Amino acid sequence: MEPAAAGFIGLGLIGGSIAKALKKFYPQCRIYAYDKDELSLKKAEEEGIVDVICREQDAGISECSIIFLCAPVSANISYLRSLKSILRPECILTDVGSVKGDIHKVVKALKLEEYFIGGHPMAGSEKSGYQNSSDHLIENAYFILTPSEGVSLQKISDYSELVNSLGAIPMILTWEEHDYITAAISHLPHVVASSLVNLVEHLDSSDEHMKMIAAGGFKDITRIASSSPVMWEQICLTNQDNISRVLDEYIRMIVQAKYLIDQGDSDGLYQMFSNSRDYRNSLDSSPLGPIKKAYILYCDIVDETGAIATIATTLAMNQISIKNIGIVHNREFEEGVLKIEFYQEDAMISAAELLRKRNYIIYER
Ligand SMILES: NC(=O)c1ccc[n+]([C@@H]2O[C@H](COP(=O)([O-])OP(=O)(O)OC[C@H]3O[C@@H](n4cnc5c(N)ncnc54)[C@H](O)[C@@H]3O)[C@@H](O)[C@H]2O)c1
Ligand SMILES: O=C(O)C(=O)C[C@]1(C(=O)O)C=C[C@@H](O)C=C1
Repeated sequence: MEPAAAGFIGLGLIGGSIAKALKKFYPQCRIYAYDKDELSLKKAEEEGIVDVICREQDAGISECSIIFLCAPVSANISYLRSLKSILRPECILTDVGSVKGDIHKVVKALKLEEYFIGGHPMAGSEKSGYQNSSDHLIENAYFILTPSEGVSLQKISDYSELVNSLGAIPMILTWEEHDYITAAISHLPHVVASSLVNLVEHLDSSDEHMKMIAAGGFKDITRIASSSPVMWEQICLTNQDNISRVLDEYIRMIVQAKYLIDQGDSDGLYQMFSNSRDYRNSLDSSPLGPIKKAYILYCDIVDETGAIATIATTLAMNQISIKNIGIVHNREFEEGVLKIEFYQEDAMISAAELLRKRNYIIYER
């Protein structure tokens, strides 16, 4: 599917990232967008990402062969009724919401099933807004599709192909499977991170020593506690039953961990940490289908003119070829870091050694 025109309602972190990826891979694709934040739309137009700025409920969006709803979950649902009267038969209507049940139910009630395929890129950030979007946010990420019962196979395969061509990995699930799985691997972790941060604030003394010395462990497990409260409030309220169900299981495990600690059960504690270490370590080596392995290093650099050039020259002088280099401000890193991609593993290992010798801080992921 080569979309001639794509529409966006909501052009924040995810909408902006998909629009940028579309423009990168299909420069001729005309992008129509509406967002209640006019400044973001203006910026996107100036950057050449948006071709047509739409008004709210603009019938012009019916020109598009695919329309992405990328506002918060309940706002996406509120647009379905007005879109119904303007959709062309060949249009694919999709969303990127983190919860799928509610929107599928309204799609069914409004008889929009022939158009609708739910979508959810499993990539994101604790940052929000168009200004934090990037053309590679969804690269190599699973992109879940939850087709409606009444949508044609042709539309499902066109949308899968499009997702694939943007560098993401399409995976088809029912919305019920989606909402249960994401409750465990995305929604519960956000609830845990948020309550952990609130706990430490509550336990800390007035001199705030806990806050002051909190190091890698606390920061790693709580990065996502900085995410948008509006978005997470909506996710919790629209996937209530599933989150509550996995939260029950989690509470049971926490109580079990407390019991092991109270009992001084060294075997039990060892088993708990050893099991989690093995499972966590297996995440990165799980098969990633058609994606080629990427050889990437991340390097902390001082943000000043010439810093990137110094590294590139150092590597070139040691016959190490770089495939790609650039600053990233996404997911894992609080501040921007330099991402360097190599063609081969050997080159990545030699580069890491060389840069560490020169006192650069290197992260391998
Ligand atoms: N942030 C993530 O990590 C992530 C990942 C995958 C999916 N999602 C889902 O993507 C959707 C958007 O999240 P985001 O992270 O891009 O949020 P965001 O805040 O960066 O972007 C949302 C955009 O929608 C606009 N908006 C809000 N209400 C609107 C309305 N009524 N009409 C039109 N525009 C409106 C906002 O101005 C903003 O530009 C959510 O449904 C979220 O569940 C988020
Ligand atoms: O990386 C992050 O900051 C995210 O929280 C991304 C994340 C997640 O992994 O839970 C958040 C919500 C989504 O719907 C999909 C992805």
